[in-house]
This record gives sequence, C-alpha cells and structure tokens, in this order.
Amino acid sequence: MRFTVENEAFFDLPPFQPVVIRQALPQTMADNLLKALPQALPWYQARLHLYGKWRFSPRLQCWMGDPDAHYRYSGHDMTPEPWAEVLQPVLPLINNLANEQFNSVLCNWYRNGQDSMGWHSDSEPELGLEPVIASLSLGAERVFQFRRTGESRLYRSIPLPHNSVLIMPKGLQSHYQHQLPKTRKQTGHRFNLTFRRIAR
Ligand SMILES: O=C(O)CCC(=O)C(=O)O
Ligand SMILES: [Fe+2]
Repeated sequence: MRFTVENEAFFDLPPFQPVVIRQALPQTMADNLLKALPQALPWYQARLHLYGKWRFSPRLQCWMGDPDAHYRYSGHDMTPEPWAEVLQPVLPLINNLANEQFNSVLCNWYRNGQDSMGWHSDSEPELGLEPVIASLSLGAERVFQFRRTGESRLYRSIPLPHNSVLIMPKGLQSHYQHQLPKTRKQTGHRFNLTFRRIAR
C-alpha cells in the first residue's frame, strides 16, 4: 500500500494506482442495499462451455443499464435489464466517487466461498480503449487479486470489505488481470456491482 487518505487506500500496480474507498456509501444505504439485493434483481446462473463441457458459472449474475448500453456477445446483441429501483440512488454516488458517467452495471452474487470469478480483465471492446471501472462490494469480505497480463505470478491481494468501492483507473485493464478466488474459509454472501461505461 502506498498511502492512505481518510477512507481511501491506494495500491501500487505500476504505473497505476487503484484505490479502495471504505465506507463508500452512507452506511444505512449500503446495509439496506445488501438486504434488498437478493429479491430486487433478476439474478440468473449462466452456463459456460469450458473444456468441452457445459458448466454452471460459480456465481449468480445480472446486467443492468440504460437501454442503449447494449453490447455484442457471441454474435448476439445484448440489451441490459432496466435499472432496478434500489440502484437508482447508488449510481450518482458511484459516478461522483469515480468522476465518471457509468451507464451499466454487472452484478455478481457470490453465495459462499466456493463461488468465484477466474482471471480476466474488463476489456470488452464495447468499454472503449481504456475504461475506468468502479466496483462496489457488499456483504462478506473477500480477497481480490491482481497479476500482470501474460504472467501467472500473483502480484497483489486486496481485501474488499462491505461498503467499499474499488476504482480501477484508465489503462489498468490492458496491463493487469484480476480474479476473485475461491476460499475454504466459512464465508457468507457477497455482492459485487461493477459499474461500467459502454460506448454508444
Ligand atoms: O467480484 C468482484 O470483486 C470482481 C467482479 C469482476 O471482476 C467483474 O465483474 O468483472
Ligand atoms: Fe472484472
């Protein structure tokens, strides 16, 4: 860690400095959102074709946004779900923290320590060349990890507690990958909302 300013912790991923903002939303908003999310969003479990087999992805997800924030996925034009009411007051606060105008959010629900997301970068062409990504974590604390693109060595592990926002700056996605590994620890439900701007 490089330095801490009030609730902000900056991490050195040369030449980038992602930041984790603790207590990012007003506490009652974050706590109420955590309680509301299971019912408020149209969650589904995707199926992925991996190594010649169909498997359920190890988490629940849903994608929401402005009606024109669509993207192409395996030749399909995907239109986001309309913004859930519970997220409407959250979006301007996240925009303000990240100094961005996000128009969509990928929501992930990790039900226990066996739910996870493997190594990737958020580099879909629809996000433009150097997207800024803001990710809000709610519920159980989990560890988020980075490695340099093209290397298998783990570079940095960052704990993401309830009501924290991680901001990944411009350029980071092309030089680093990230993952949310499984854990054997007894772990409760965690939600992660990754705010993005789809270029129109
Ligand atoms: O759950 C997380 O913290 C990571 C989610 C993520 O990387 C993504 O949605 O692209
Ligand atoms: Fe990601």
